[in-house]
Amino acid sequence: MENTQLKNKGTQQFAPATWLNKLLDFAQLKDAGVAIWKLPQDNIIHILCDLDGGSSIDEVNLDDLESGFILAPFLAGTQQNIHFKADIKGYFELEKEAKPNENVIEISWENITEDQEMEITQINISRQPHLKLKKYPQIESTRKEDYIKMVKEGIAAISREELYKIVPSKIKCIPIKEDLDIADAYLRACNKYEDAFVSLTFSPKTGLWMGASPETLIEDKKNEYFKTVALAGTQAKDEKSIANTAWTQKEIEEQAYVSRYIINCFKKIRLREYEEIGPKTIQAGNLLHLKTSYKVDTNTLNFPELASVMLKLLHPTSAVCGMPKVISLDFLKKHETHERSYFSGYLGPVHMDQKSNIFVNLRCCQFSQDKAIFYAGAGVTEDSEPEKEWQETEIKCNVLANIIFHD
Ligand SMILES: C=C(O[C@@H]1C=C(C(=O)O)C=C[C@H]1O)C(=O)O
Repeated sequence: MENTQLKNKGTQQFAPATWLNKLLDFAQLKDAGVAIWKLPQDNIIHILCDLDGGSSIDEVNLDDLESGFILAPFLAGTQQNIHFKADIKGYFELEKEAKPNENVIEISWENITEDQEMEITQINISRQPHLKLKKYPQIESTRKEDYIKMVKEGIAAISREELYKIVPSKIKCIPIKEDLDIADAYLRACNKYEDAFVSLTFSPKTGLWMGASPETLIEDKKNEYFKTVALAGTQAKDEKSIANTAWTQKEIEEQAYVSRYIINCFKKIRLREYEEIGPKTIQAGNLLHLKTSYKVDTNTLNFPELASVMLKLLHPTSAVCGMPKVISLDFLKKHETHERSYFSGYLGPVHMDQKSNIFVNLRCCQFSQDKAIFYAGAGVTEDSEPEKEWQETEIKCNVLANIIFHD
């Protein structure tokens, strides 16, 4: 007889990377969906598995979603919005500086049957490649000259006053070896990017994605607060302290467009009571950005659907799309030759312990059978220098590429 007894204390011990690789294999074997994530400034790795592979949602209404994990593309219609419910749920603590393949751990299961745990633990991950991913032969790296041309066309459209800002993106493909240890790379990214939302998601519908995002789209704690941020402007971190970082007019303006966009979203719903902090310089890996934070006290505000409404209004923000939104989307549809897929979409846990933490899917890559596909964009304004924007996208791709291929 099937043993469906629920358990909450793990009995099996493996190294953290082994656990995660087994989980990915389990998900693939079962056509299930799995989301693994770590919140900024936290060392808890959360695990969630939807045994039905996640459900497609035409339109995301945050309020209607059950507790789980959401994954949405940049453009609705190109890929599906996918929601994972929490059939299996657990977590473990990532020890600082611990090697992902050493020091065995137990997983603290919140929701799993003994059979399921047994099945996961018995998976043999030694065969290579242990994951069978799709090949995407049609996806190729964006050529530098094509990206530069697109940036120049953006600048020209801004000079003609059709746009204020545009965020052209590119893709960069790097071949991967069959024996690449994806969970090990993921856990090293978790260790390195303490301030990021570091995620690893897999489902038959979405494929395998990894990300280390610095950008909150929505943080919502029921009846307490709602938060969002305007993040833009990028420079490489050098030896100067953050307090001594200087920003050019171009970067200040670029970020101010995002702030203005968020304030306009608040205006649309006649929300006047919000706290605005910044812009401040923040560090995201080896990069610095300008960030303004917005916080609404939802304890006193009688507006329970605020997060749901704001999610629809905000995405995609002018941090990843441009300003004005509709004209920018047209520009990107016309000039970008690749699909953004889930890059610059959003993802994160929803309604978990009364909280939703949704992030913009940045500094991310998708894995295919033979290559990792990195995505990055850069905010272009009238004063942009195309070569510098290209360099910025290179550095952004390297946030994960350096971890996956070097460290
Ligand atoms: C588009 C990306 O990042 C966004 C664009 C930024 C910019 O243009 O300076 C900075 C942070 C993000 O809001 C990306 O990482 O690919």
